[in-house]
Amino acid sequence: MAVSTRNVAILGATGSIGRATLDVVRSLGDPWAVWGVSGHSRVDELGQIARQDTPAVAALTSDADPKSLDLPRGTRLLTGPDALVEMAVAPEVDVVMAAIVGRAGLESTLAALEAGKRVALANKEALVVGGPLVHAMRKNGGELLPVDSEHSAIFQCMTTGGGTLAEGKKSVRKLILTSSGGPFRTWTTAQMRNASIDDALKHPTWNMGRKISIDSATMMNKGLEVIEARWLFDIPAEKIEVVVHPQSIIHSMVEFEDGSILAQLSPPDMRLPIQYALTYPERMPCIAPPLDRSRAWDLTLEPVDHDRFPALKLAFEVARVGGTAGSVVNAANEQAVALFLDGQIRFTDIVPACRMALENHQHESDPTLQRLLQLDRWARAEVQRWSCGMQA
Ligand SMILES: NC(=O)C1=CN([C@@H]2O[C@H](COP(=O)(O)OP(=O)(O)OC[C@H]3O[C@@H](n4cnc5c(N)ncnc54)[C@H](OP(=O)(O)O)[C@@H]3O)[C@@H](O)[C@H]2O)C=CC1
Ligand SMILES: CC(=O)[C@@H](O)[C@H](O)COP(=O)(O)O
Ligand SMILES: [Mn+2]
Repeated sequence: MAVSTRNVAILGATGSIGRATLDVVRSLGDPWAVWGVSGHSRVDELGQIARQDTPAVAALTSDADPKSLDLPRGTRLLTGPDALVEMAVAPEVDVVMAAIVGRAGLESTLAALEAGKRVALANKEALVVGGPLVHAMRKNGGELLPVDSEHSAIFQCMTTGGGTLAEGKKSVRKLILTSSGGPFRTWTTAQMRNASIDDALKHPTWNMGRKISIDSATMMNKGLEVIEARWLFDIPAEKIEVVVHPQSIIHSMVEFEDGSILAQLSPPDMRLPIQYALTYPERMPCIAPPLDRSRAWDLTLEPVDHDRFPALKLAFEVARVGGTAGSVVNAANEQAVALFLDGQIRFTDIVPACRMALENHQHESDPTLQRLLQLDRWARAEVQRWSCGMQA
């Protein structure tokens, strides 16, 4: 019997998650196929990927000259502001890998869900911003499967034994997100004040894109993940906890009403959660290596130091109030991280910039998409102005 195709559209194929997804799809082989890929600034890489995987469609989302993109015959080029949405909703696509960084991935994620696709979601910012619209997003049968390692772990713990997420959720007492603690886990605030860009990019356990690496260093990544968990699992912020686990082997845990805690363990390699989001509910052999049990491992847990890492308190506030708060804090964070990476503000200015934007905005609990996008632009401008004031 012929097996039906499993066509994957990889939005953000040139990035860290995008490349890991290509590895996974290539290794799964037939019936899995790379149907579409997108890239933004890395035009040569996009061309290389297209020549290796011969997708039906390649999207170039930046203003870069498409003439420099060397595509194979048979690959159709998409450009312009609607290219990602066009790829995400194409009838041939079975699964959309949302691997764009930042708010830029929001519209295509929403469109894919509205078109009833399975969305493998790495792009946590899309949910942090668009979380209030999440129920509407799923109404046409679209499925949201977590790729973020913590959320994949929680999803796996809650659905273990083949139950549905809704069944697993009934008896949950706490979702316990683990954090590596980032490169500054043992640094004082004074040391962090003088942290260089290279210091902040040096993640102890994961090799990731620049923006998420800085987020891990401020622990805003964990904050965004708290908000992501709140929307993804439709669970109140009060039922979410964070614990520091420097080895990044326990990817997260779920505590049930009887006090039992389930955890998901594997070496830090995104190919496992990526594959699970694609093949769920099936488990298949994966190219990510399993945990080596022939050697000794220390698996340690520590409480979060909220004084040194104020991003978490801020994120819990956002997760509690919902509405427009996620859009504002996410945009402020994206802008502040970009300013830090550009050498214009200090590492320790990032979280205060987010706090300032959150406090200067008028909260609304039931925003439209247009309002969320408007506030995204407002918060970026607000942080930009704030940073100019600091330099004056
Ligand atoms: N890396 C990881 O291990 C993990 C990442 N995530 C999340 O996954 C997402 C991707 O992260 P990561 O792969 O590390 O990031 P990268 O920076 O490595 O890749 C980002 C991708 O998005 C594209 N992109 C950037 N800006 C735009 C834009 N304005 N419009 C369209 N496309 C754009 C990039 O294209 P180009 O490179 O061509 O410019 C690239 O393909 C993030 O939301 C991150 O938080 C979650 C868990 C783990
Ligand atoms: C791989 C992944 O999911 C990242 O989000 C990772 O968790 C980052 O590490 P931190 O725990 O340091 O934020
Ligand atoms: Mn994560």
